[in-house]
Amino acid sequence: MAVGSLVAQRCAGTLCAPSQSLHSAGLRSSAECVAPALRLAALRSERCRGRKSVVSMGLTKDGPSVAIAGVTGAVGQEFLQVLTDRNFPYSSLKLLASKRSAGKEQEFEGKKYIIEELTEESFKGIDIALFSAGGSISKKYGPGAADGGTIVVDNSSAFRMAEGVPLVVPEVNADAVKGWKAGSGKGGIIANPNCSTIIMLVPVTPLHKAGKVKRIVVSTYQAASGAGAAAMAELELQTREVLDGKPPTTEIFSQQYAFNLFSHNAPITENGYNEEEMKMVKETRKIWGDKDVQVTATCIRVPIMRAHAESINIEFESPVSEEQAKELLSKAPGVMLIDDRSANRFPTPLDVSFKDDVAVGRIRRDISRSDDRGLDLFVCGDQIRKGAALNAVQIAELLL
Ligand SMILES: NC(=O)C1=CN([C@@H]2O[C@H](COP(=O)(O)OP(=O)(O)OC[C@H]3O[C@@H](n4cnc5c(N)ncnc54)[C@H](OP(=O)(O)O)[C@@H]3O)[C@@H](O)[C@H]2O)C=CC1
Ligand SMILES: N[C@@H](CC(=O)OP(=O)(O)O)C(=O)O
Repeated sequence: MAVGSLVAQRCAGTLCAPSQSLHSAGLRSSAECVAPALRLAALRSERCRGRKSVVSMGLTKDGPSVAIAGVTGAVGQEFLQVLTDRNFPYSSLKLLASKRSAGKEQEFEGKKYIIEELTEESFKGIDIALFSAGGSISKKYGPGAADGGTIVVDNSSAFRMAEGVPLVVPEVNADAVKGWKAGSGKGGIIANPNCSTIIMLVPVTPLHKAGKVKRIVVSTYQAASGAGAAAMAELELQTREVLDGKPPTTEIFSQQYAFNLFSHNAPITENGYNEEEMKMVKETRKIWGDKDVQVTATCIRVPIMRAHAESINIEFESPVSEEQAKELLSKAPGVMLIDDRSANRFPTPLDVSFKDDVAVGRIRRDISRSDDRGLDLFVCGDQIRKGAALNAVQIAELLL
């Protein structure tokens, strides 16, 4: 069965397994589908997470006018969920996607919206636009929207390294957007960093402030969600196919994904690193404003639905002890400590799926060094949430 038809069937509800088992795999009951009935999906997913199903209402005449470009995608759907979860204020909401989705209905906070085709005219009168329709769409429509007075918070890599474009993780460098105000008539582009970079820097920055990080060696274990809704559907489909003894469908990735892992699918650059790895190197330098910090990364795609994991080795200029690191991380914003050596209990992707915080554990002195200037960590963060939609909405909150 093709991935596209799996997505379609799940959206029609025909393949939805009991929500608890889907949640155990890191799946919402249907929010990952490109489904128009988002509110229903959101309410189901709230039940999955054991939270109360409260419809919050951010609609207020005092809020900014908001547009979401790429609303039908994995990140776009999470934008809606995060806006609701955080009661983000908005005076109007415009939902944009490709021609394929134009005319479809999307329910949000008790109101029905019609998805519109994204065009150059879409951003007239919009204060904040959350973009997640891919880099080429950001390049095509982002600058025009910014010239027209919209502040674009862009999830793609299109403008991250551009001069004058702040690259922001609110827990790390909120100051980079000081003075930016939604609705002021002054537009611009703010870039959301790469998800692996965000998930690394949320826990590593408090340690950097304590001991100044000189070098990071990071290995990632990246989920299907980083490659979009279709990749998540392919992982689900392949898992069923392999268990049924059928050959796996490989439409999104070129090799078997279920029960396997492989080097990240981003293109390999001239130096042998892939683009995902080089993003972690360059973006860390820009976010920290430290061109000298050394980062080497190995990025791997693993058959996990929606949360990335990272093994991180850090070298400091000044000593940072295990105890100091634990104390700092237990209080750090956006961080949850899971570090129980006696129970051998440390962060897992499922601990952070659908959650805001990045989990950190396995905090230990690097025994390959004779001093206190090296630490090892293991971190997990929800790629769609903190790695993309939540971080972008937190940036938007800085503009209110
Ligand atoms: N910060 C980060 O690390 C992350 C960033 N991203 C960025 O977000 C983008 C989207 O990711 P994700 O949601 O996972 O991808 P999906 O494939 O799940 O969704 C893609 C979205 O883009 C829309 N789209 C595609 N083509 C067009 C077009 N021509 N005009 C308007 N809309 C279009 C789709 O609309 P339709 O349904 O109508 O086709 C859909 O809403 C990525 O390409 C990446 O740039 C993603 C993950 C993490
Ligand atoms: N980092 C995502 C891919 C992605 O969307 O990255 P970026 O936003 O840097 O293009 C992944 O897990 O594969």
